Amino acid sequence: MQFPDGTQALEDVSLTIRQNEFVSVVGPSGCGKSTLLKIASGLFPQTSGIVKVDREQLGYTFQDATLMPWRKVRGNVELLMELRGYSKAERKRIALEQIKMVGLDGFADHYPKRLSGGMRMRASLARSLALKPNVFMFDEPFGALDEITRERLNDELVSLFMRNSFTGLFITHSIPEAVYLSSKVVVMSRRPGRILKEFDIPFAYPRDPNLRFSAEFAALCNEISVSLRQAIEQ
Ligand SMILES: Nc1ncnc2c1ncn2[C@@H]1O[C@H](COP(=O)(O)OP(=O)(O)OP(=O)(O)O)[C@@H](O)[C@H]1O
Repeated sequence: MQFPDGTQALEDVSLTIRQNEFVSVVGPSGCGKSTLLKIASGLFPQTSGIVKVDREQLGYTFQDATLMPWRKVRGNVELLMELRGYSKAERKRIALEQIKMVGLDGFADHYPKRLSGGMRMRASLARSLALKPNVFMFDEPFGALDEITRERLNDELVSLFMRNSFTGLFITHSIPEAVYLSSKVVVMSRRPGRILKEFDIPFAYPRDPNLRFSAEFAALCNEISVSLRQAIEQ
């Protein structure tokens, strides 16, 4: 991927994600992770190479929750369904179902400004989940949250992944988050981003929250951290 100003963002990236895999990408700041996600989701086209993604039912969450402040939670969750022409009754039914699923029961009639950052992100997840995505892309959705809220949302995302069975592509700066969520973690090089290394994550789903305190988890995080440090220093 080369931007019009000549910035070479990605080079020789080769990545295969199978159905129902959950793949996280970590890499130095500015290495091209968001660019990779935007190309994969079709937000903009690559300048060379081939990208094949089943985008028929694509979910996407951004770094911030991107809710409309003048719409209540339910109105926000209904937004994408509205754009797709779902009937009013169907929108309402699905929105209330998803609001419950992400743990926002009782907040359907609240405006975003009355929600915490974690709750806003849950509403944003509910909005994407309403379309039943079979491919779901996440651009560092929990980066701005405190550690405890982030871990809780990671637990919830794993259970959403179990219940909804989508294919996930997740960008993060947090190695523990990547390992906890994923079946595979990919380390990218500095810009122009290349895939330096892929790590298969051997832990079974659903993930036990205590996994985070196990020696195996720590050892794997450490291995990925060494690889990331090499990527930064290269
Ligand atoms: N529209 C654009 N035009 C020119 N350069 C761009 C454009 N968008 C991104 N870039 C550059 O491409 C590179 C990759 O950006 P990208 O946002 O994909 O990195 P990232 O790995 O997601 O960064 P971070 O971890 O800091 O979020 C950066 O050097 C960025 O400045």
